[in-house]
Amino acid sequence: MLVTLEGLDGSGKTTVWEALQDVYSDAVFTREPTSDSWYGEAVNRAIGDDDADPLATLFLFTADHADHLSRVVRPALAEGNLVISDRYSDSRFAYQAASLRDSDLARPMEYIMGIHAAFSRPPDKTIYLDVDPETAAARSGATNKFEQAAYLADVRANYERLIDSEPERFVRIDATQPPEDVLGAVETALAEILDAN
Ligand SMILES: Nc1ncnc2c1ncn2[C@@H]1O[C@H](COP(=O)(O)OP(=O)(O)OP(=O)(O)O)[C@@H](O)[C@H]1O
Ligand SMILES: Cc1cn([C@H]2C[C@H](O)[C@@H](COP(=O)(O)O)O2)c(=O)[nH]c1=O
Repeated sequence: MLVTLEGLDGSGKTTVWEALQDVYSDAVFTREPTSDSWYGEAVNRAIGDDDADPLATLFLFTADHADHLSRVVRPALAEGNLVISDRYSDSRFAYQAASLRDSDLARPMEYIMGIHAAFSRPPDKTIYLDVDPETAAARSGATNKFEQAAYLADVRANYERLIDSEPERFVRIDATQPPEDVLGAVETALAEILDAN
């Protein structure tokens, strides 16, 4: 089973993802962008480059996803493991659709989803850590172009579209709560998800 953690920068995904590793010690914990491949390194260069072309950036993230799928996610699922990924395809649908909002693409999110449909493996469940853009930007330190409140407001609107279109896949958690309460809510949600499968 593939469970993903999604949300704005600073929503607390990585804090939760690290804490879950103590509870689900048999699961495979992974993340996007990947941190152990040259594809991930290329993505991180694009994140740090204010002038990086948004369409080229989409394809770098998507290349990293393809490598992540073939090297980590599909083999782990084939062996029957629970896979928990800190960010996954919804990050592309939310972030790159916001970056490409004013591009020549008529419907950026649909375009990005179409690229993924040809080869990706959708998550079974997605835990969405919901936080307002101002809190997200403040927590993340607003150190790069993605961590700005105005941009994150567009990203959040895109996440809302995704949740509206697939409400059964998403579990929304109020991520403005203290960290221990967020973790407790995620653990409860994950236990229910696993019980139902
Ligand atoms: N519930 C919370 N309340 C207050 N601060 C929090 C909470 N969760 C995490 N933080 C703090 O916010 C910062 C960002 O947390 P974290 O790295 O887990 O977020 P993230 O969603 O993984 O961000 P990014 O996507 O940018 O990597 C850290 O300093 C962390 O300690
Ligand atoms: C996977 C993915 C990520 N991003 C953005 C979101 C963050 O601002 C950075 C890095 O992610 P991290 O969780 O802070 O390490 O990249 C994106 O725009 N598109 C994606 O597909």
